[in-house]
Amino acid sequence: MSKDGILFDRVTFIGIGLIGSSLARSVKKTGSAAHITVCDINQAHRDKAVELGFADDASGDFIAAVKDADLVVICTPPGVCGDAAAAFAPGLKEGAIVTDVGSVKQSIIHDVSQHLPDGVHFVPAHPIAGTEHSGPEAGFAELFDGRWLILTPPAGTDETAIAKVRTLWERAGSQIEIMDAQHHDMVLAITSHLPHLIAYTIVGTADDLGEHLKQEVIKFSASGFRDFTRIAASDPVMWRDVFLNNKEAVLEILQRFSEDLTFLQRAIRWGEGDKLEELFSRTRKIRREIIEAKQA
Ligand SMILES: NC(=O)c1ccc[n+]([C@@H]2O[C@H](COP(=O)([O-])OP(=O)(O)OC[C@H]3O[C@@H](n4cnc5c(N)ncnc54)[C@H](O)[C@@H]3O)[C@@H](O)[C@H]2O)c1
Ligand SMILES: O=C(O)C(=O)C[C@]1(C(=O)O)C=C[C@H](O)C=C1
Repeated sequence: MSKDGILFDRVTFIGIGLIGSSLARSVKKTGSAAHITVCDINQAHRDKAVELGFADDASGDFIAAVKDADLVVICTPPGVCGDAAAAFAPGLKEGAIVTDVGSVKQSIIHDVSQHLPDGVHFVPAHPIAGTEHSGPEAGFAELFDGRWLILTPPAGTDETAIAKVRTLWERAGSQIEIMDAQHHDMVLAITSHLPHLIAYTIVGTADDLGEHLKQEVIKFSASGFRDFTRIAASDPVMWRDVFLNNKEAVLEILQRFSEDLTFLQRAIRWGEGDKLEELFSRTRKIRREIIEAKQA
């Protein structure tokens, strides 16, 4: 498939926040679409997308927004992808490709697929890149450069549709991996969802401390805590939806985590320094491996 030039005549983004606007900027920059339309329930976001120049037009009408679209990219919070699909599905043309960027895959596949008419191809996707910021002004075209993009197409998904979505992301600089949706949800539960839950917990614990101590937590914030506050500043709606929609995998990983935490608690209580040192050496090695894989 061609690595430059127009890949889709018309692309429509449903939801134009951090991820939607980053991909729209990349699509504009690489010339992958002749025309970009955005649809968002927030009028200020629609206006901003046109003002910033990565959208050619904007609409609050879901059906009108996808009319003649060759590709529709759902970039809403995970919990409303199905509602959005229900709203735009009647406007889709035969042969259109629908994709998404949601952080959970099984629930979105379930919620979206049921609304799509025959003859429309759904290629679920998830970029492993983001920030703690939200909205169309927070996006940037380079966000996906050198990052992984996971595709989770159900068995039988049209191969040409998969290849076109793959090319779109390759042009954004992503490396592509194809994975089963259930496996995706388990892997992301450990690499992304649990870290966010831990960050929310730590910062919440600090916040629950008395007012006096809280001031000191902010004043003397050490870099470890500071790093957690960045993650804990992530979008509350998106992350509420992630935990509610990847419940099983998150609860399973959380159980394993609590057991490991209890192990550390015991090691500290009984002065078992060898156990602490052995674990901390293993985890330091993982950090080095992530740096070597250029994912730090
Ligand atoms: N933030 C990240 O780090 C990150 C990384 C990878 C994937 N994702 C996924 O990307 C998706 C979008 O996240 P984001 O960070 O861009 O969020 P965001 O809050 O920046 O943007 C979401 C946009 O969707 C709009 N919206 C909300 N409900 C809508 C609806 N029913 N119909 C149309 N528009 C609606 C909002 O107005 C907003 O403009 C989520 O599914 C998330 O799981 C996020
Ligand atoms: O860098 C960040 O701020 C992120 O949290 C990005 C991050 C993650 O790495 O966990 C968050 C959610 C995703 O779906 C993908 C990426």
